[in-house]
Amino acid sequence: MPDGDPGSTPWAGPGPVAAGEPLLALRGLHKAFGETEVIRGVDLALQPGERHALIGPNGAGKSTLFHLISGQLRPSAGEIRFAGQRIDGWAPERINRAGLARSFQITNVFPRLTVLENLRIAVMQRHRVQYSFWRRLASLAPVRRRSEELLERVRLQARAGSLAGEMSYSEQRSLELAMTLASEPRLILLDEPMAGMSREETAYTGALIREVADGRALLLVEHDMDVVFALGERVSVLVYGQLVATGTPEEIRRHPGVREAYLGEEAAA
Ligand SMILES: Nc1ncnc2c1ncn2[C@@H]1O[C@H](COP(=O)(O)OP(=O)(O)OP(=O)(O)O)[C@@H](O)[C@H]1O
Repeated sequence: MPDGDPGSTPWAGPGPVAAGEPLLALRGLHKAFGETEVIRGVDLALQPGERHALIGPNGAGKSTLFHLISGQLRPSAGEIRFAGQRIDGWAPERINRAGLARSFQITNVFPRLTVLENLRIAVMQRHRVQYSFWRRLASLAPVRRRSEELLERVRLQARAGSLAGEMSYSEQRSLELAMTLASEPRLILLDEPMAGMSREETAYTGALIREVADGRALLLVEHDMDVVFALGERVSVLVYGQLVATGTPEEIRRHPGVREAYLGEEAAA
């Protein structure tokens, strides 16, 4: 049975973060695959509500870092703290329940279900409702209310009855974002949210991400520098498994090492 009213149940992970404490803290993080060290001593702290962008050349280790934070991979050394608790070694589902959600492009979307059905499943998963209860519980007012609220949040009301798989890529991305929000995360990890989008879709999705992430922390990997500098309040640069700089977009633009190693003369101009 659902553990409470999904329409009003607040986030239910570890307790509140103490004043001044980071929401996410990586300390001395390492990851090796056999002999190859891919993450080589990363320290990073994210404050509650902070939007942080992670950039770096191909193969720098950005995806590996995301896998470590979300629990898909275990670090070889170092620690990961979320809301004051050590989460390295936890299963991905446990990390998700603690309030850390990772958005996987559109792979969580069920293409043969409608938009509203997708959202109902996401809301019910959050509240541990068994799939076998689905039909009966789908009509429950709190689940419906919460699903409709999420639908509005990503402006897909007009698409409620559309099959998810028949929508445009950016609409599916919006749906996926709403499904991520169903777990009321305090930190959202977004992996290349604008990949495969047109300029217009990128602008629309950027504004949507900014809006729905309000009050939550965001860690985003993105190759589009316009998006990085527009969305990130702070930016970190990962090169060969090490952070070579962390700062405001302005500081990162001016940073000589970053200009040389990554941005190139054009972006630095
Ligand atoms: N499971 C694995 N086993 C062995 N090597 C791996 C594994 N996963 C990643 N790597 C290696 O780790 C390095 C970093 O990969 P990763 O995908 O984290 O980089 P990235 O910064 O996300 O790159 P991109 O921007 O191209 O997505 C690469 O050299 C990759 O080949």
